[in-house]
Formats: sequence, C-alpha cells, structure tokens
Amino acid sequence: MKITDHIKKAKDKTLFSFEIIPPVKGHQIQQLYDNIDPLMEFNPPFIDVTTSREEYVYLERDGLLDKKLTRMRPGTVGICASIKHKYDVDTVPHVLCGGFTKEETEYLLVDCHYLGIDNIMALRGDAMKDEKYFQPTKGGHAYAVDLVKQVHELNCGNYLHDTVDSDNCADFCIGVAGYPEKHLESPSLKSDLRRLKEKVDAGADYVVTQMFFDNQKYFEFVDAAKKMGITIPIIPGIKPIAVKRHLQLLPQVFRIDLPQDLIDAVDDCSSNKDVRKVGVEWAIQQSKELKAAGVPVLHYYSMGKSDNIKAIAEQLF
Ligand SMILES: NC(=O)C1=CN([C@@H]2O[C@H](COP(=O)(O)OP(=O)(O)OC[C@H]3O[C@@H](n4cnc5c(N)ncnc54)[C@H](O)[C@@H]3O)[C@@H](O)[C@H]2O)C=CC1
Ligand SMILES: Nc1nc(=O)c2c([nH]1)NC[C@@H]1CN(c3ccc(C(=O)N[C@@H](CCC(=O)O)C(=O)O)cc3)CN21
Repeated sequence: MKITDHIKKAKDKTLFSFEIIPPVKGHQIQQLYDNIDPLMEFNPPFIDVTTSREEYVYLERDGLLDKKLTRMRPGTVGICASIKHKYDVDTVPHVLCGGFTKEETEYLLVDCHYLGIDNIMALRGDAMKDEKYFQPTKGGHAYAVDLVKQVHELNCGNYLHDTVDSDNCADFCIGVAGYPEKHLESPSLKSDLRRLKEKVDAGADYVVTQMFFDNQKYFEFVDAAKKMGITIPIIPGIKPIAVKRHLQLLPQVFRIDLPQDLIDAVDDCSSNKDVRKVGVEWAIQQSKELKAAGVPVLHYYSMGKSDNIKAIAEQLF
C-alpha cells in the first residue's frame, strides 16, 4: 500500500516507522531481523531500507595495490522483498541517482514492481567517500528531481526508450528528502525549498525530513513549505543521539545544529550508556511534541541497534 494511503487510513493518528541499513556484504541478514523484531509490536506500516554509495577499496596483489570500486552494503531491493514477505509490512527502498545509470534504475524499478513494492524514496545520494562534491554518474541523473520524473514517467508507462500501453503499469508512491536546516550544498533555505517544490511538481507524494533536534526548525520548515504551495505530507525524521562522538559527527556529516541543552546533557555523561539514555529522553520529548502537533508519521533513523528506538516507541505508540 502507498505511504500516502497509510496516512489517509490512519486519519489523525500518528504512525510509527523506521529506517534500516543493509548489512555489510557477507554478513547475516539475521542481525537485521534481530533488530526489527522488537519494533514490530508498534505496528510500523512501512520500513525504509537505505542504499549506500559504492566506494573504492584497495586490494594488495603481488605487492601492488589494486584499486577497485565496490558497494559494501548491497541488497536494498532484496532486503525490502524479504522484510515485506517475513513481516507483511510495506518496505521503501531508497533509490539513488549516484552510482546508477538511468537504465539500471529502470530495471531496478521493474524489479520493485514485480515484487509488489509500492513506494520508492527518490534521492540524489551523497558524494562518494573520497570525493568532495557529488559527481553525477555517467548516464545517470544529476538531481533527485530527474529521478522523480523517471519514476513518474514509468508510472505512466513511459520507459526510457519505449512506451508501453498496458493496464499493468507501476503506480509507485514517491518519497523525497527535505531539509529543515537546508541541504549542505544549498545557498539558502529558500533556494532549497524551491528545489523541494520542483520535486513535488515533478510527482513526489510525500517528504521525509533530514534529522533535526529542535522541533522549531521542523515547524518553521513546514510553514515555509506550505507558503510555497507544498501540500503533501512532511514526515519528520528523528535520530536519537547514541554516542558522545555524535556531537561532532552529526553536525559534520548532516550539517545540522544541536541545541545547547542537548550538548550540555551529553557533555555531562560519564559513559556512552548514559549518552544513549540522554538521546532516548531527548527523542521522546521531541516525539511527544511532534505527535501533539499532529504529524502524520514519526520516522526514526535506527541504522543499527534498535533498543533505543524501542525505548522511545514504548512511550509514544
Ligand atoms: N542514502 C540514503 O538513504 C539517503 C540519502 N540522503 C542524502 O541527502 C542528500 C541529497 O539528496 P536529495 O535531497 O535527494 O537531492 P536533491 O537533488 O533534491 O538536492 C541536492 C542538492 O542539490 C540542490 N539542487 C537540486 N536541484 C538542483 C538544480 N536543478 N540545480 C542546482 N541545484 C539543485 C538542492 O538544493 C540540494 O542542495 C544526498 O546527500 C542524499 O544521499 C538523504 C536521505 C536518505
Ligand atoms: N546526507 C544524508 N545521507 C544519508 O544517507 C541520509 C541522510 N542524509 N539523512 C536521512 C537518512 C539518515 N541516514 C543516516 C545515516 C547514518 C546515521 C548515523 O548515525 N551514522 C553514524 C554516524 C555518521 C558517520 O559515521 O558517518 C553512526 O554513528 O551511526 C544516521 C542516519 C541515512 N540518510
């Protein structure tokens, strides 16, 4: 079922969802299930599965270093299919521009259609680890808006190189990313919102936000988006701080600000076990306020061990 239909069906009730990252290849999918199992009692209507960029690895061969390009965490669509089958929930694969040609993306979308996947998160993707800026892949899209257009066209039976007149067209519901504190490459929040509006006009059905730790930023973003004519659901993304290092890492990687009270509380912790507790408590307070404001879904970035997401969900769902 489409995310937008889940939201409509829930009426004014706030739904619970989360996001997971595929295991490093060669590792067991059971690890993933072990972290999903405890969250299923909160009835997530959907689970997102991220896609990681390919990266360079250096292999030693006969005393020389051989540079190879490889994807460390492949399997997004397969994991979506297996989770959908095992738990009977909708799954949302993250589809990236970076690392894929348009043709590869078309085939991936066809797989999703055959697998009964109804939702696609359309993203540009980050720069590769050793690149300073995002470089479009040869034959691939440069911006998420172009990927949204491709999915939208495919929904209409318009493939890249042929049109199919069929009553069995895909009908993907399309999610896109939004940035309450603007995307790192954008010159201003307003320019970034204009880009978001372009994605909506191209066919996006809902937005999931970048993590934020100050709800005011989300509320202002939603207001500004509405003023710009964006009326689709804007789902807040929540990440509980888990280790002291997140104080530096999260602002650096995601270009978001942390409120001083949260920084002080984490600084006062003598162990990462205490930091995890502070992170959970902060996320609970954030979630309660967002739920009271009537957000459609609370979407958690789990990305690993799910004990903290469970502790939050227990207080809210
Ligand atoms: N791997 C994953 O699962 C996830 C990744 N992300 C990351 O979020 C980041 C951005 O992705 P999206 O928001 O989907 O990308 P996007 O293409 O919508 O925007 C990327 C940047 O380009 C700008 N932009 C957009 N269209 C433009 C145009 N025509 N001309 C000039 N600038 C333009 C935007 O303002 C923004 O700064 C990436 O770093 C992506 O990987 C976000 C969520 C999940
Ligand atoms: N720019 C960007 N890239 C992404 O891949 C991404 C977003 N934003 N925002 C939405 C989701 C959330 N994602 C993530 C990815 C990693 C962590 C995370 O906490 N990672 C490390 C710290 C960061 C690092 O070392 O690179 C961790 O400690 O778990 C959280 C959310 C993936 N998505």
